[in-house]
Amino acid sequence: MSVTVTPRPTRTSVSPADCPLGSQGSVGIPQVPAAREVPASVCYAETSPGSKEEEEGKPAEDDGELTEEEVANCLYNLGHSATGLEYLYRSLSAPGRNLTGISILCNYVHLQKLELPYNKIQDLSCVSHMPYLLILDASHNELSDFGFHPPKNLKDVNFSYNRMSEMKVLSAYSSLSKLNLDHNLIREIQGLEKCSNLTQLSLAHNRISHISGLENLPLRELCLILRERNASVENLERIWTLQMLDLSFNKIQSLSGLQKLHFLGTLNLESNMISEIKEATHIHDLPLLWELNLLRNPIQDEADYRLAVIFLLQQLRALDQQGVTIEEKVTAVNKYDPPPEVTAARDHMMHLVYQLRQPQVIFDSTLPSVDAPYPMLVLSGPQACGKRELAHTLCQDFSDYFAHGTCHTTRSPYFGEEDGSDYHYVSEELFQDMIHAGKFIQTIQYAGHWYGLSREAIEGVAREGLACCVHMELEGVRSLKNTYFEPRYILLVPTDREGYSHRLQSRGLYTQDQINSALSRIDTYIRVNREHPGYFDNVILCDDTVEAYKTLSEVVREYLGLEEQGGRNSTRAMPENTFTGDSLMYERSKGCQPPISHHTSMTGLTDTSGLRSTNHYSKVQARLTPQKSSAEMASLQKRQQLAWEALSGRSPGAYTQPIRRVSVTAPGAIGPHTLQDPASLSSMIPATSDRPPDPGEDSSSQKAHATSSRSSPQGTGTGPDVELLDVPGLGHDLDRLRGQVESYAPQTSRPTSPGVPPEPASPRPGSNAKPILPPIPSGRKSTAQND
Ligand SMILES: Nc1ncnc2c1ncn2[C@@H]1O[C@H](COP(=O)(O)OP(=O)(O)OP(=O)(O)O)[C@@H](O)[C@H]1O
Repeated sequence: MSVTVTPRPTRTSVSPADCPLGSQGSVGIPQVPAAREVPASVCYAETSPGSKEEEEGKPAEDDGELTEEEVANCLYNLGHSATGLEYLYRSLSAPGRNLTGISILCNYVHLQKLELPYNKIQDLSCVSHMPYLLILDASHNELSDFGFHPPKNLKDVNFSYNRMSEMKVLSAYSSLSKLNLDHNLIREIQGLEKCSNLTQLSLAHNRISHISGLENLPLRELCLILRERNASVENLERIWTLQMLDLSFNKIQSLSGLQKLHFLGTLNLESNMISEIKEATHIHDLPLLWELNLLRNPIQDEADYRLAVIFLLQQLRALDQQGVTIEEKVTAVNKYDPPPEVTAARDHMMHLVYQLRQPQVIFDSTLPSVDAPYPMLVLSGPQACGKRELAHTLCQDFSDYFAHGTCHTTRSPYFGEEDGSDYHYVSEELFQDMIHAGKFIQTIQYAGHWYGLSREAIEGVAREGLACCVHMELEGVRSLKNTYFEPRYILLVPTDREGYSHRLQSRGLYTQDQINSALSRIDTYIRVNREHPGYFDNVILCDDTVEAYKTLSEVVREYLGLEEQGGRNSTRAMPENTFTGDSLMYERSKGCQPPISHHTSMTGLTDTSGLRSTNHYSKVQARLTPQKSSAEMASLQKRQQLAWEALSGRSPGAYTQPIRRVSVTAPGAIGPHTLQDPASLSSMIPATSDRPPDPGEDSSSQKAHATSSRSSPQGTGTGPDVELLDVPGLGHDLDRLRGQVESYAPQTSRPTSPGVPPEPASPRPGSNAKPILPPIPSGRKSTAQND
């Protein structure tokens, strides 16, 4: 808070000297005429005097003594006296006149404002005669002490740029609210104890080495420059009323001591020695801090300094004299404490991009129908809640439907764990290589280790014609929800915290911190489930693993449409037409909601809206999907046309291949669930007699050709994964295709002719009873390998 001398504005109004009342009537003594004698048109009040000498730069009298004539020129602000009885000039301004003596002012007892900067005054005793004085500016003089008996109402004193070496006891200055003592020779802060109204104090550029004597003052603004090299701000903590603190040009290294200044709004720390970002944590909890200046501190050289400080001090509106934007705040948060959704989106983006490095092939998990996503089951819940055991048991008991999708991890195997079954245990280096090679669908870092679900883990299961069952933490679920997969998510959550904690402890694998963290995550899971209805398709309490499994298998049977068949391990054929869905997703698309287990509706865990099996999230997404544009419609038509041509043998277009996948699909494996409306597919296949192959077309031209330009991006994770590739040796086989359509037609709701027996069931055991099975033929395995 150093003193700046602002040039006096050019005066356009009439000076008191020019006043029709003459200088005699303008002095601050009682000869002033009554107010009624002043013509209303003369407006002197609030005008600055700006004497002629000052305007013309005329030097003051040689002896430096203020004369009456000069006083007359320096008076301004005509108005009522403080008593209200007289009409007079209330202010005097005589800056830069080389004045040394101002004793004449003893007569001007009614002055309320006295400005005498830039003179050579050493004695201000005349001020003792001005009982109404409110504002005194005696900066840039030669004062060595206050030297006057303070007027009772004196509020604002500026003694900057003088020669004061000590502060006298200012207990008599009871009204003082603003005191500027910058640029003096003061060594110690003292004498202010009784200034109970002092709100603004400036003591910059003195010889003060430490902060003291400011306790209990109602200071709102404080400017301090200390002499001490290792200046600390510790003693400021008791001045809790501070709103503006200027500590610029010190050697401050730490901000410790400012954390209790809860009213602080502006903090100027320019040109100090603050070098570490972590210092900002000391002022992190100051809710009103909106302006901070750290210019010319070593901290500016820190990487991402600005974002880091903005992150730590999100209440800031200006940093280093530059406004803080919303974008900066969001960027800072996303950088240093990204919300889980952002982390998941980043994970998904990363794998999506890296997947482009993988051969673009038709995945084994790609189903012929865009509406039938590959069926997956994801068990989620806090660590060691039993989901891994449940997943394995489920895959064993429902081995005709599910297989375990084994994740990769960089942690080493626990006793009894099996590589390839529990996890694929890999080194950190290999894991990173796999990420960069685009092998993963999602990854997370948990408890210092990496975990990842690889594309191959899913494809390996899909290749067997089974649905994939995996277990993962919430972060993995978030990431997976960004992909085109549409699994059923089952939340397994313990409610008996003691039991859960005991289970964790008895494993003997985790530190207390890890156990506490796992315990705290129970609430996270419950909160997510409560706040995002439909996020999980089912919730199962897993305090008792046996009970949990019972419920889980019931839920799964309901998914599979096996609930009417009783036995847990049933692989018996489904009654025809009782479940027309071809996958979990189909059931979902019908809006079916498996009954909510009694577990899920238990106390306070969640409301039932959060437990619906229908994937609310997917529905909302679908609703938000905009209508198809004309370009998209045209593209669709074009694709249909291509498909038609390919089917009719006219062209061996890239669309041959996806269709051909159907042609090589084992009929039984496709089942009624493969295509929701076989009739529609049938209608796509021309009768051979209707549309014979073009005579000029040889068989080689019917080979499917994959071109990258025709590859669907969906296969890389953005949508239904239809990928195009070249499969040598596979030609059109419309007859086979038609045969398949016909073979599974009786299993669907398509009306059949009375008396016509249904086609024999697939030779694959149990295949006609698996509406959930993905329509991936067992023979597909070798095809994919060839690919
Ligand atoms: N790909 C993945 N994505 C997200 N989470 C995963 C993934 N793979 C494993 N996890 C989860 O990471 C957590 C730690 O797994 P880990 O196997 O090390 O612990 P655990 O004590 O054996 O837990 P659990 O018995 O629940 O599997 C588990 O909750 C596990 O389900």
